[in-house]
Amino acid sequence: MPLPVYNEDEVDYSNRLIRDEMRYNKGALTDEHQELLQNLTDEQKAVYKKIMSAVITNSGGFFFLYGFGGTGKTFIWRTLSAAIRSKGDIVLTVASSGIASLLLPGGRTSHSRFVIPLNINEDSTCNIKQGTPLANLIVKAKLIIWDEAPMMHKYCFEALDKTLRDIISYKDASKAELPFGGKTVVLGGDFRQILPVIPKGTRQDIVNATVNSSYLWPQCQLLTLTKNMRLQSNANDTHLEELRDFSNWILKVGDGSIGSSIDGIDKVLIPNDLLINEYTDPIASIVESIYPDFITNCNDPEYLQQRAILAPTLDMVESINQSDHTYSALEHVGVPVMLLRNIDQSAGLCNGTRLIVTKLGNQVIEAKVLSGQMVGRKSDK
Ligand SMILES: Nc1ncnc2c1ncn2[C@@H]1O[C@H](COP(=O)(O)OP(=O)(O)OP(=O)(O)O)[C@@H](O)[C@H]1O
Repeated sequence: MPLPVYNEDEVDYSNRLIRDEMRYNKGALTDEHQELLQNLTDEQKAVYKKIMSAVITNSGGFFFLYGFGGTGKTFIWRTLSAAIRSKGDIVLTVASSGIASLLLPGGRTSHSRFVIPLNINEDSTCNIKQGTPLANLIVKAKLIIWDEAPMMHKYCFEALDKTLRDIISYKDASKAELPFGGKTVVLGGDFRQILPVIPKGTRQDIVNATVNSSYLWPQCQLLTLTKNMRLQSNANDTHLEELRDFSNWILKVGDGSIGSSIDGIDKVLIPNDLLINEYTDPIASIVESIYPDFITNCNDPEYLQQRAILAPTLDMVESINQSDHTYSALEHVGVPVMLLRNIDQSAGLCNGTRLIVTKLGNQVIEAKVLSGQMVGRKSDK
């Protein structure tokens, strides 16, 4: 069969990776872009314009979009992606974790998209060779968006930097000296949230592993968002005042501006309304207070979506799971579980996805995705 002839002469349609990235519905994205753009706040618009101008002029640039949870980072990623894809150009959207990548349009994990080695060190590069389909896709991309960047080791960004310089300078040697080979790269996230995990690492080791300790950081332009849009979009919530107080308090904890530090140990006073003051068995009372009437409600997806118990270590999770209360519930189908492996990202099955067990077989567990779950935290609800 003769190959179809396309007008856009530059596009390499024999490259499946490029073809997949060009398969977006441009008309629908143009409409979406218009709507998102209209809704951007002034500070969001300033960020959008700055990044788009680097993309449009092809001048490249390394940016970090810094904003606490709910300031609209994901909203900006959506606007940027729609702007670029509606013109038939390519934007690669990645996130450090599978669950965060589900929130990005066309999102993938950074490790899978850029073939970042699992055991990474100072000299690592991504496993991408010059001239391969993946290299050509990356060369062609107008923008790389990398969300939840603070939780990744700086070596991951450095590996991508070295690789981009390599594959881009293959065609244009002058780019070898520029960060990320002159590509426009935007990282996003909040340093108050999760930082890289360094087993048995000290505070210094962790700080030293973050992207702002990288050789790349001095070249990074910091963009900031400061307004909590999640509170705005929940304006009719009857608990708005409570939400606002909680949001302010948690920000202060993150900024280290409340509490006291004695011998390097920080102590923060937890407000009384967040505490469970009366209990005999602490774990049972946390379970009872978060999951009241669990047995009656355990088949109600909304009830399960709206609550979770977070624990700082796996040992703690183990002891909560061992508690009589949850254990007796395990005999019932309907128990909520969380996947710990990236199984099939396109189906939303990745590390962190929550599901409800619907059937327990001898070899097979059947379960239904609790859609809107951790993701629900970010949805408009
Ligand atoms: N300009 C806007 N107009 C209307 N709604 C907005 C706007 N910006 C953000 N939102 C809404 O506010 C909520 C929070 O925004 P978003 O999820 O983009 O924040 P985020 O910074 O990515 O948060 P997180 O760090 O928790 O991922 C979402 O429901 C989003 O749709």
